[in-house]
Amino acid sequence: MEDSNTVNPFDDSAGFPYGTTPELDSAAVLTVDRNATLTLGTDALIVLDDGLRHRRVAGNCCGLLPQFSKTTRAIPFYNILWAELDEFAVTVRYAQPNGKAGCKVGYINYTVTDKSLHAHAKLWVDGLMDRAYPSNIKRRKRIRVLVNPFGGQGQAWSFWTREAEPVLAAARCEVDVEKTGYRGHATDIAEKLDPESVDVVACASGDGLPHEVFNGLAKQKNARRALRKVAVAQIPCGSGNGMSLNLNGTNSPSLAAVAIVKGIRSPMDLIAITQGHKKYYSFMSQAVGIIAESDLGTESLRWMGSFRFTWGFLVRLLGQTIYPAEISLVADNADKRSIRSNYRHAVEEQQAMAAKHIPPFPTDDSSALLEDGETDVPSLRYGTINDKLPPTFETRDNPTLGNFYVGKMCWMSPDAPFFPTSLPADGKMDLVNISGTVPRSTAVAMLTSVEKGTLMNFPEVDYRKVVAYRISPRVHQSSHGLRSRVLRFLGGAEKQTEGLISIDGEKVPFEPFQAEVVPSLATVLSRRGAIYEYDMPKSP
Ligand SMILES: Nc1ncnc2c1ncn2[C@@H]1O[C@H](COP(=O)(O)OP(=O)(O)OP(=O)(O)O)[C@@H](O)[C@H]1O
Repeated sequence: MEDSNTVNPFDDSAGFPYGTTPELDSAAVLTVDRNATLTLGTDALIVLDDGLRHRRVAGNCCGLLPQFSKTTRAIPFYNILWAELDEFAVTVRYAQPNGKAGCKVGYINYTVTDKSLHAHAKLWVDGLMDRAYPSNIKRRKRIRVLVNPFGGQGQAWSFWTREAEPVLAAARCEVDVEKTGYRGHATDIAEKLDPESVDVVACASGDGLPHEVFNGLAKQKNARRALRKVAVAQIPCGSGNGMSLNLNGTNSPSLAAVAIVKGIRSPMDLIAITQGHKKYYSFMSQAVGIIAESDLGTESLRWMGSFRFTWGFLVRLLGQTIYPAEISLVADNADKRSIRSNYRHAVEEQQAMAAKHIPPFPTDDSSALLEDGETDVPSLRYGTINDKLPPTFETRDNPTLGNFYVGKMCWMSPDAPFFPTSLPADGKMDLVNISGTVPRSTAVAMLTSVEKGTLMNFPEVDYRKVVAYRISPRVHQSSHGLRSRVLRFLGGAEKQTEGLISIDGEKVPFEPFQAEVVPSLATVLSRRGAIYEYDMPKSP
């Protein structure tokens, strides 16, 4: 037997004690050379091999180390990328944890010595592949990879080649790679893409490229079909990797590649934005106030690295900075308790479906597409920013607004599950609205609560589900005073001449805009079905 690595992180601590053999279904067991056995367990491939023990013991220091090294290892089915039988050789390639950084491709290779077992071995390998790829997961996905060569301070290409590509290759995905050559290139590529020719567009980038790809697909002649057929995914290689945190559950390019290989096609709502005469889609967030300012308005603090956001945020928070705006909403639910309980219910439902391998929507069968026969994106239910505000909107002036933040995903950065009740396809956005005048001590407590997902529990936090809103921000009248100037200097915004609005992390004009949810318009890949990678605290 060969193994790619002598250190085995898959030692099964709960495995069979040395010298014992449990009762097993004989169809699940394959006996291979050197008396080793490969067994299809409940959740993992179990390798029982005396050779594993001997190899370890050989390195034993003068017999001082214990002699009972394990002879078993368990490789979770999720980690198995491919298995094959070539004549009598069985090879299994799998994602092998590689420290904190992610994973690398490992393999085991055994020979079936008893020639009469060939037919059994074939069935066994098929059985392993069925467990590695249950019916809700497509094998050998056809993936168009777009790499932003400037993403992640220029490291995206090397992340892709070193970490992600080997995983996709081991899983036998059909991969077609292209570097983006200019801003907007990913939109152009997605607009021209033949939806029949690929299953996934994977962006080795930050959140900028997925934003462009959704919008490119939405420009196709048969946009709804393109958005339904082609799943958009992210291999996290940028400075903001929200999409991967939410859907792949990781910031690591190699682990994200595994999540894409094993990803379940799932629907996701998009947010239609109209501003001026422009219309486009947002998939993650929109911010006016402290978040947008700390993210986009701290350019002169770039020397601080990623700490600039925290610093910029604290300066504005402690300075009780306000960002006045008029906000009109079509609210769906403003009761936090019921929002939480609806969320828990939806999660249970999705988990039950995933356990039975029921896909959130039919795999990729075009006959199941778009029952209503519509081809273009749905028309806006609430009109555009240039239309008269429909009477369904409730309007409130917010002269002391501190933070207006709307999310269509849960995690906004690795430690910030800002929108804990966000669901990919509930047809709603999660909205956080906080006054800039809350006492400083409360504001600091709020800041520390974000990490725990409990920000919404504060009575001062207006947290609701909405289906549409319009926001008209104004320049704060006292923003020219000395205090304001000092705060702007400390916060890294001394050269800033106007307010900032961030949509999916990118700056857009400081002008009124309107947003509405377009339910299940897009398709993504997720690990758990139509829920994000977040476990809500049990209470409250
Ligand atoms: N070759 C290119 N030259 C210039 N800009 C590009 C190129 N390729 C992509 N871009 C643009 O870079 C922007 C940021 O992309 P992305 O989110 O992938 O990276 P990032 O590292 O997270 O960067 P940022 O911090 O600027 O968001 C996108 O708007 C995209 O259009």
